[in-house]
Amino acid sequence: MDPNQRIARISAHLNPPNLHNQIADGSGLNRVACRAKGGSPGFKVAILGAAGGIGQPLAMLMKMNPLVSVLHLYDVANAPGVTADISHMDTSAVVRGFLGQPQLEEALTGMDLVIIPAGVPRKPGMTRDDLFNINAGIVRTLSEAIAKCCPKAIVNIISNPVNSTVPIAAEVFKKAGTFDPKKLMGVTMLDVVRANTFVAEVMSLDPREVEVPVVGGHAGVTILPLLSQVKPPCSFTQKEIEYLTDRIQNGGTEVVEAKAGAGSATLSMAYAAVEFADACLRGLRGDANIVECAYVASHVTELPFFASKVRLGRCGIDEVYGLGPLNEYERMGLEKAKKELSVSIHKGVTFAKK
Ligand SMILES: NC(=O)C1=CN([C@@H]2O[C@H](COP(=O)(O)OP(=O)(O)OC[C@H]3O[C@@H](n4cnc5c(N)ncnc54)[C@H](O)[C@@H]3O)[C@@H](O)[C@H]2O)C=CC1
Ligand SMILES: O=C([O-])CC(=O)C(=O)O
Repeated sequence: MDPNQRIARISAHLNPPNLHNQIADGSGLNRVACRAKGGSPGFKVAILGAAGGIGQPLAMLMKMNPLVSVLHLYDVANAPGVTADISHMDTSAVVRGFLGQPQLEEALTGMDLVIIPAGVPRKPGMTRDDLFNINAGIVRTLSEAIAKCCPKAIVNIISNPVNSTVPIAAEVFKKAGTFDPKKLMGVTMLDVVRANTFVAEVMSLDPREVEVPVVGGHAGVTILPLLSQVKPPCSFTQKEIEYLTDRIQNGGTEVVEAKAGAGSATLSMAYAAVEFADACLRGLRGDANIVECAYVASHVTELPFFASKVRLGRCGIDEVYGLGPLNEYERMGLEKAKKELSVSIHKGVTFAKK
């Protein structure tokens, strides 16, 4: 390459004309076009809130996922830096950054999966519901853009309060005529990840071999671990059940307090979000028997949304599983969970209908 071309190329790299990592090389091609022409198989994934505490490690882990061919990183701040940084990883996904509302539609167009960790996190003393006033509006705006630009995408909602933000997104999609209950999922995977870890600690097991179904929702008593259904089968004392239930329900608060004002779980959340997103992508690819817990539109109880095991497939959720046999302790927990969930769902729906 002649030196002038090389200098132009380096300078384009350091001062990209836009955020899309497209570097002019004088040939009329750019890196993105070259990759696209290569026809790399895989799915297109957007992360909304990609520059945040969850968004950054989530973006890094999704860039490492071989099922992802294109990764769009959208945020209202710092998207260029995160995009430049992650785009240097030598994995196959092509990364593009999008900054602020004017670029939101471009970020979403053509996506197969949209993951939303946008919004404010808790500080000590707050409940997840205290985030409603800010995050409800953020999720509504982002959902409106999804309905317009990628109405068939699977949507994974992480932003809290999940118990209300998922009903908000559903209501926005209904208004737009695009609601498909198979495609909208609140991410409750961190509750499962924590439950597996804490049960493994108590029982001296390898956490990778433990499976705890966690149903209900994603806040306090709505988080209902079904310890009677743990795999491998475990027999717990009542004291262990109470300790584990309390620790799983308050795992988020444990992290919020430990971070002492610097936010809530980000790294374990990114890990959990990637596990869940990967399951969605494997389902889309047609893999069989992909079962995870998620907060979804549901007929499992009288509530319109509920977290339970779901089977993921080519169209999103292929099947929502019932709760299975519950013991007396779990039945009491279920009643408490439903009472609180019903209020949170109603709050979300009312907000979105306004
Ligand atoms: N579902 C779950 O299990 C969990 C949920 N969360 C929730 O995830 C959310 C994000 O948490 P963190 O990443 O720690 O917060 P953070 O404050 O570190 O990051 C949030 C990001 O969202 C961006 N953002 C704000 N408004 C936006 C908009 N309108 N469009 C796009 N991006 C926007 C911010 O610029 C920031 O980069 C919080 O609501 C938190 O409560 C956190 C942990 C677990
Ligand atoms: O506790 C929070 O605010 C964040 C969260 O949802 C979790 O860590 O489970």
